Amino acid sequence: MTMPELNEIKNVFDEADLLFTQQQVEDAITHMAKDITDALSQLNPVVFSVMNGGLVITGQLLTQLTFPLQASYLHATRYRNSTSGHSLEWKVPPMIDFKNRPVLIVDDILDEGHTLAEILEYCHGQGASQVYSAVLINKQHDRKARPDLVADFVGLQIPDRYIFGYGMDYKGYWRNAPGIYAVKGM
Ligand SMILES: O=P(O)(O)OC[C@H]1O[C@H](OP(=O)(O)OP(=O)(O)O)[C@H](O)[C@@H]1O
Ligand SMILES: Nc1nc2[nH]cnc2c(=O)[nH]1
Repeated sequence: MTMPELNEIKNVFDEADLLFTQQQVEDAITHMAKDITDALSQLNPVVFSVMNGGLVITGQLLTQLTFPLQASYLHATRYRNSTSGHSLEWKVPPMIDFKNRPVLIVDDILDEGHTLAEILEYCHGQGASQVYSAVLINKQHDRKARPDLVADFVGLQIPDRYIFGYGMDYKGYWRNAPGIYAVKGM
């Protein structure tokens, strides 16, 4: 990346609106961990992080889930092509067999929900006994893939803005930002 582009990346951080501080996000993750523990601690689940965005939230959740589980990842990325509709590219399918076992899918954000809907459907189709979902962020708008699509465990609600931080990127950058930031003007 050339210097002017890197300057843009730095400016986006400098000008962004901080929606939630690191402390607020950590409190939300702790709250999610308690709810997940209440629901799943006796069930021997398989926990899949959805790469790339799920990396940070999953890492922070896992050490607060002190019960037997197996942790792994899957990599699914949604094409953002305005003419061909919504489709998901599976880069790495789940590599732990979860037939007849409960699954927990962990992702950073539920926006329109096409990503999560397809992953949940896949897990049901592959024979999971139950499929749970956890997202750090739910974006509030009326464009959900299905009107009834909600995650079982949600950390924080945000308005309809483009955000980065805690795993979420701006042009591939700022997944490492220590809070939830909204891009100025988006
Ligand atoms: O609810 P949706 O509108 O389907 O969008 C949510 C998905 O979009 C992002 O992934 P993306 O495909 O950008 O890949 P990334 O995880 O590598 O950032 C995010 O991590 C979610 O998985
Ligand atoms: N970084 C980022 N990724 C997303 N994927 C879907 N919505 C968003 C968003 O607001 N920010």
